[in-house]
This record gives sequence, C-alpha cells and structure tokens, in this order.
Amino acid sequence: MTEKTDIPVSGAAAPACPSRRKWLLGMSAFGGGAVLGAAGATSWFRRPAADPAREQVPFDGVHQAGIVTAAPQEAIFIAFDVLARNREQLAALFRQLTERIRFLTRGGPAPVGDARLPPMDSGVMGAEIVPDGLTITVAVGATLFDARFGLEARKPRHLVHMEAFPNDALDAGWCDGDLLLQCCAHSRETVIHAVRDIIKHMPDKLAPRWKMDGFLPASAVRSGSTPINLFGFKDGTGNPSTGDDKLMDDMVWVGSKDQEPDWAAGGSYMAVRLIRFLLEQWDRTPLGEQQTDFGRDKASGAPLGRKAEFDDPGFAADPDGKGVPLDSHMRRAEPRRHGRHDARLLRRSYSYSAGLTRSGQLDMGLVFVSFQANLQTGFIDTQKRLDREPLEEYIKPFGGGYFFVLPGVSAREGLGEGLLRG
Ligand SMILES: C=CC1=C(C)c2cc3[nH]c(cc4nc(cc5[nH]c(cc1n2)c(C)c5CCC(=O)O)C(CCC(=O)O)=C4C)c(C)c3C=C
Ligand SMILES: [Fe+2]
Repeated sequence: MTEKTDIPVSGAAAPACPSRRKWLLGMSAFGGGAVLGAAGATSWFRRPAADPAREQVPFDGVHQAGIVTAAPQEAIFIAFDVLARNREQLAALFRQLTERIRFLTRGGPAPVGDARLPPMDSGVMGAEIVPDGLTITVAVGATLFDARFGLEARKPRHLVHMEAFPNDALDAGWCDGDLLLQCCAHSRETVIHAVRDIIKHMPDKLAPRWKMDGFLPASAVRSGSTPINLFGFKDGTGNPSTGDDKLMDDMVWVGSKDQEPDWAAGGSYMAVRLIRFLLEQWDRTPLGEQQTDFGRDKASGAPLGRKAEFDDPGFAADPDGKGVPLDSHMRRAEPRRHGRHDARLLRRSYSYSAGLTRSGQLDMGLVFVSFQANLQTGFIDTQKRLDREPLEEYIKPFGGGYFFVLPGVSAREGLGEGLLRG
C-alpha cells in the first residue's frame, strides 16, 4: 500500500469502477493488495496542488505514474543503452532503478557523506529533496529483448524498431535505446536532479544515448487549460478522458484482452517522436492556412465552423469537409468513423527548445508522446493516416522510438521483476 505521509498525495485512488476492481483483483502479481496509485486523475492537464513542491505522486501502483497522471510543466526524456551483460546484472539494474525512483519521488533530506569522497547528492535541490510532483516512468525498447538477456520469447508482440515514415529524416543518434526514462515534475531543477542522481548511481549499468528536455506553458499548467504548442495551437483537446478507467483499460493499458505475455499486464506501449518544427516558415504562413492545416481555430481551439474548443466537429453532416477539411490534421488523425477514438491512443506530448540547427534555424518542436495498449492500432495506424498531411510542410521528425512501459510496482515487486521471472 501507499505509505501514509504528511505530504499531499496527488491522483489518490479514486473509487475503482466495477470492471476495474475485478481486473485489479485479477492482478495476481500484486496478491490482491494493489493500490490504484496514480491512476485516478481526471485530466492530463490538471491544475497542480496548492504547494506543488510538496506534491507526491505515488510510485506504487498497478500502473506506473506519468501516463494518466496530470502532466506537470517540466520533463526530460532520456534513453540509455544498458551495460548489463547478463540476466543477473539486468535484475540488479532494475532493483537499483526501483530504489532510486522510490527515493526521488518520495523526497527527503539530501544524503550527506564523508568529505573525502564525492558528495552523495548533486546538491542542486539543497538540503531537502522535495517530491515536486516528480514521476519517473520506465520503459524498455525492442533491443532489450535481443540475445543478451535471453528475453527473446518475452517481448511484447508489437514492440519493434521504429521504421521511418515517409516524411521522417531519422538520425540514428536520436533514436531507440534499451531503456527510456520519462521524468516529469513541476520544476526544472527537479528533473535535472533526478536524471543526475540516476546517472551518478548507475554508471556501470546505463550509458546515456539521447536526451531531450520538454516543457509545457506555465499558464496552461497553472490554469488547467489545454497547453498551447509552439505552432500556437491548443494541443490535447481531443484526448480521451484519463478519468475514465474503463476507457483507459481499453485504450492505454495492456490487459487480458491484448494477448500479450502475462508479465506485460498493466504496462503500455509508448511511442516517442522528436519532431522539429520549421517555425521560420510557419510564422510566414497565413492564419487561414495554419487553421485549415489543423482543422481548428487558432485562438479558441474550436473545430472550424464551430464555436467552442470541445464542440463536436460534426463530420457526419459534413462529408465534403466544408468546415473541417478532409485533409486537416484533426480529421485525418481522428476521422470519427467508428464514433469516437478511432485513434486508440493517449497523447502526453511536451514542447522542446534546443538551441539552433546547423543551418541557424530555431531548433524547436514537439516531443510527441503517445501511450496505447496496442502500438499498431494506436500510434502506427494513426500515423499512417497522417502520412502526406499538409502539415508535413512544416515538420520534420528526426528521432524517438517505440518502447514498452513496464507494469507498476509494489512494496513486494520492483520494476522489471515480472519480466525477468521465469
Ligand atoms: C500519430 C499520432 C499523432 C502525431 C504524430 C501527431 C503529431 C502532431 N500533432 C500536433 C498538433 C495537434 N494534434 C491535434 C490533434 C490530434 N493529433 C493526433 C495524433 C497525432 N498527432 C490525434 C489523435 C488528435 C486528436 C484529434 C481529435 O480527436 O479531434 C491537434 C488538435 C487539438 C487536439 O485535439 O489536440 C493539434 C493542434 C502537432 C503539432 C504534431 C506534430 C508535429
Ligand atoms: Fe496531433
């Protein structure tokens, strides 16, 4: 169970709906003692607690935090090559990672050591490491299932290397990884501290491969409104409700419906795409064209021809796309052919800003992130619908990869234990 604490705990277990309760009871790995942990938030862009620094997002839960929990302002995505050479060393890696994340997400006094030795903590958060809403979500790449660890037969069935789509210019140095950490918190220093702590404690086990910093607009996080991306459009409006446990079980979490290895229940596929925006070009594009590219009004976020952000676009009554063009991003991504959520995924993207490109243009864009129970019917099918969309004139995907988020942890079972058992 989640430990009692004075520190406010966010996403505290909302009453589970009957189907969810049944499913939780079926999770034998948790011996029926599972807690919902983080999986109770209603929206991924929800206003933070009164004192964000003291907010503690539970690490323990059937699912890892950082997926249906509200997205705070700051993020770091960092992929690693695993240096472990065999199964025992990989088990030690997961044990140590579990221990570090448990400490970092709970917070406490910064450890003080012998002055003759390197400091045990970077010190960037001062004497007290506050939890600050930190979540560290751990996912594994397809390469972890190669011959090194004898895990070939335990690979989630859709987990593959990310092949380039037609508009991609993938740079191998920005792609893939055996392990991915998604670190999210309210403050920049918290995610930096967390990444430095893990790298410092595990130099013999993890070698960084690529890293991208992400952010959300402060005003949106403060007010709980939909974040605006660097194209200036509200981004996230059409997401499924993270408060709908049944929908999340259906679309986001791997369960018995998915014919995946038993150990994978409670996990999720994660698609990460590093997408550069050609902003100099975009900023010289007429507003009307920007809006038809997305199919939404830039200021209000409403579907074109409608009044308000969350209005239904009414595709059935507009087969020729007179309101929302057939080619627009929103209509291709989510044609609503089967009611709602043809795109069977949950987006949890962050903007990035990383200096200049070699040709002197702003290197800014989106760390597109989606979570789904099935990578094929989630990200891949949706991306195929988007291939050749008009927006491609202004975007260039260059990195990322496909990963599988490990199931959640309990006091008895750490990260990756189910994967390595048997
Ligand atoms: C494969 C999945 C998707 C990729 C890749 C993607 C890239 C991408 N999206 C935006 C901006 C917006 N996306 C919006 C909606 C939207 N996008 C996807 C999927 C992908 N987007 C979906 C499933 C939806 C939902 C459509 C709906 O339900 O109506 C919007 C509109 C507002 C919203 O619903 O969020 C914007 C804006 C960018 C900039 C981008 C990469 C460059
Ligand atoms: Fe999109």
